[in-house]
Amino acid sequence: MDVLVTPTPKLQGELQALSSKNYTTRYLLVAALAEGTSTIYYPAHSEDSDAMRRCIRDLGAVIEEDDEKITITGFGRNPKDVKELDVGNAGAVLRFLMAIAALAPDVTFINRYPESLGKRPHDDLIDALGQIGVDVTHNDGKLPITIRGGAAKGGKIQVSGNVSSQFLSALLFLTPLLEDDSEIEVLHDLKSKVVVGQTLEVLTQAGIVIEASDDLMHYKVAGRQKYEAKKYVVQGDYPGSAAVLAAAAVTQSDVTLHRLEENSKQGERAIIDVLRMMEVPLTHEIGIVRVQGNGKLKAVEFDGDKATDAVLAMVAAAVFAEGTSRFYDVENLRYKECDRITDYLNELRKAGANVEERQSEIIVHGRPEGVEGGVEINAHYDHRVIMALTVVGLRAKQPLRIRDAHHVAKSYPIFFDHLKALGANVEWIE
Ligand SMILES: O=C(O)C1=C[C@@H](OP(=O)(O)O)[C@@H](O)[C@H](O)C1
Ligand SMILES: C=C(OP(=O)(O)O)C(=O)O
Repeated sequence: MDVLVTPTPKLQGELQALSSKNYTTRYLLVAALAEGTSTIYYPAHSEDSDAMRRCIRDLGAVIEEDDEKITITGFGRNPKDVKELDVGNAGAVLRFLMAIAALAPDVTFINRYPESLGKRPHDDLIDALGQIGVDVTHNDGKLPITIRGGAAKGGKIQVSGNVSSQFLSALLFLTPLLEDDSEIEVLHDLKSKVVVGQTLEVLTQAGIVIEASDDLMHYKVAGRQKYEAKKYVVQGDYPGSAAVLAAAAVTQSDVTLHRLEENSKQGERAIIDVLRMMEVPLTHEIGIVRVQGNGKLKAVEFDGDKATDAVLAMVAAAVFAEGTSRFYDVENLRYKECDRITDYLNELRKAGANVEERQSEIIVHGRPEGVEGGVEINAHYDHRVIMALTVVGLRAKQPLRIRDAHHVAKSYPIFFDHLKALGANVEWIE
């Protein structure tokens, strides 16, 4: 299904931010790894979080859910002997469960999105699992992937953090359950380092003890630990909200978003600082963000690795800023649902933006006068490309037709409902 985004000068209203995808996937996982019954309040509902629900159920977790909460009775360190798992297009879910599959005899992760997740590399995790005796069969580092665990015992592990932090997070979820103690050393750089803070926070909440160095490059993990069954509350989602806030920033607006904690460990919280640096009028108090956009934005320079999943929304805002913006240290955007540098900038150019790419940088020459629009956008299976191009479409001169915009459901199924509620001219079309 496509979405037609028609220029919209004004946005107004109040919304509850959706629930965090990254916390939901983590809480679902640690609840599954516990032996008792955990409760998660306000879990996210999206394709990625549903993928984690489906897979932990397949692995033996017992799940009950109502409108407010989900209760999960976990399988501890003894997942069911399942032959196949389908993670949809969810990278984090795949990587976390590739590690957990080391507790099972023989699991194959199927390839349902050959053009998206099917192209993403997992070599660094495959290599790390090999170091603790896990046998992995793969298609040149990509899906389909078969994990034969059983023999995994723990020990010294080196893992590269160059491509994704998810490989390290995956090992941090697995190693406490192994027979032997483990020591994990991160090689090279650690990309998206902030997200590892969310992993450690959730592990601590689940009663797991991990000794982490201050730079997050070394870990000592005792084996034979037990995940405790707990009660968790999912906070609001900054990456998805970043797109709504960017939409408010590029229009004449008065938009309020609730449930966005000031002291959240989500790096994408930086959307607030970046919009402030761009001189967008906003306030952020007691979890409530209010943007009163006047359509005027100033260019910005920002280390995008600190807020990986909000960079596309920030770039969309910069398209209309006065001056040249630069988002640096963003190379790992190339290994996401699509190449979020080359593919994304191609779509922005089609819409009329003036953008340049470097291997690890996005440069935006702002056009405060607006962009032309009037074209069809290829979504590249990427929810964040869809949301960012929607922001651009609101301030284009002609409508943008975003092809296959239903992929927004990977993280934010009600994104267009939310924008509509604020007065945006967005319509689903066949
Ligand atoms: O651990 C996680 O839940 C995530 C880590 C990040 O990925 P990378 O570490 O690959 O950048 C982020 O982009 C992704 O959306 C979710
Ligand atoms: C990249 C993302 O997710 P994942 O890596 O889990 O597919 C995302 O949500 O933007």
